[in-house]
Amino acid sequence: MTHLSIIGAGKIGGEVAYLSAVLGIADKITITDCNSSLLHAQKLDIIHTGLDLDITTDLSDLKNSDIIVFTAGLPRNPTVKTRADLLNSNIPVADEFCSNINGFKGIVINVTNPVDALNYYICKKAGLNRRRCIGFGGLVDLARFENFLNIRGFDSKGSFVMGEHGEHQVPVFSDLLEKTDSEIREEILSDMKNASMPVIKGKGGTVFGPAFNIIRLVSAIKEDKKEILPCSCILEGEYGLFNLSIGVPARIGKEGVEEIIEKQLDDWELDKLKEASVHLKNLCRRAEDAGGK
Ligand SMILES: NC(=O)c1ccc[n+]([C@@H]2O[C@H](COP(=O)([O-])OP(=O)(O)OC[C@H]3O[C@@H](n4cnc5c(N)ncnc54)[C@H](O)[C@@H]3O)[C@@H](O)[C@H]2O)c1
Ligand SMILES: O=C(O)C[C@H](O)C(=O)O
Repeated sequence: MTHLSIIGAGKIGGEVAYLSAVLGIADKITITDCNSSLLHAQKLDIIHTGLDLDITTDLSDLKNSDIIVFTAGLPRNPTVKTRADLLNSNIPVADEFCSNINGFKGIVINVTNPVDALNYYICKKAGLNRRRCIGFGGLVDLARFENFLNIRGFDSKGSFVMGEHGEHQVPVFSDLLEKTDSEIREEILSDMKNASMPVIKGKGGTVFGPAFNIIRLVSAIKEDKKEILPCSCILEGEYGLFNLSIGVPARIGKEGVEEIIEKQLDDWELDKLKEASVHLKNLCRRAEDAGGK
């Protein structure tokens, strides 16, 4: 029996709720949103699939969920340059969420941007175990990385993505079969940073790529797969880093982040990881200051 809750019934939350229903990921689904007419419409639309599902919109059900996917808050539009620019808008949304999950013992997957800083913020504010707080973004970054490698004729086997789900992504090239120089690495990194904007411009937001990969993450937890996936995790000394959430390889199972793998990186990757960690430490401090904690 898996009870999945989805906070935010907008583009990404709605798609995750729909996919969870049709793929049979959860026996019970709770969806919530401050926009009650949207919430009602999303619930009805899922009921109209005809699937035999227990679906609720009751906030008091959140605490009893096994997994909560947090997707509420403002998304980027073409005038918002970076995901980090959403921090101040989405802190109050995260605060409201935390106040609704007092005593929650399950796993939170944070999707709302900026993913890394809000994962850290929600974990601290709600007093959760760091192993039960996962920032989502690395899986869709990895799918984009693989695509940019493939269209250039590289075999993407061995590819991975670390760092920020944002401007400071760290694509890991050193495990690829072929060698890559810094020129091609920078070119691919630049493509990765810009990958979502044509989707946002063309259809108002990214949906299929992230939603499919959120379902992969939820399945890894539900089925205790122990898969190593790129996830934003709160570090306490791994990679020599503290007091931040950042994308790393994480073994994901029914307890959440069951292990953080310390990958061997080359000098280019280590430099990028250092830049990402400086940026994210700063963003996590800004989140704490903005939230008054
Ligand atoms: N990590 C990723 O890979 C990824 C992918 C896509 C979107 N996102 C992020 O997810 C978030 C949502 O994106 P979207 O495209 O679904 O946006 P959206 O505007 O379609 O949906 C957001 C929903 O949140 C609701 N909401 C706002 N404040 C709320 C509150 N206080 N309580 C409850 N509900 C509230 C809104 O009513 C809206 O329905 C954004 O921050 C976006 O940047 C992240
Ligand atoms: O790019 C965005 O703002 C949305 C999301 O983080 C994505 O990568 O698809």
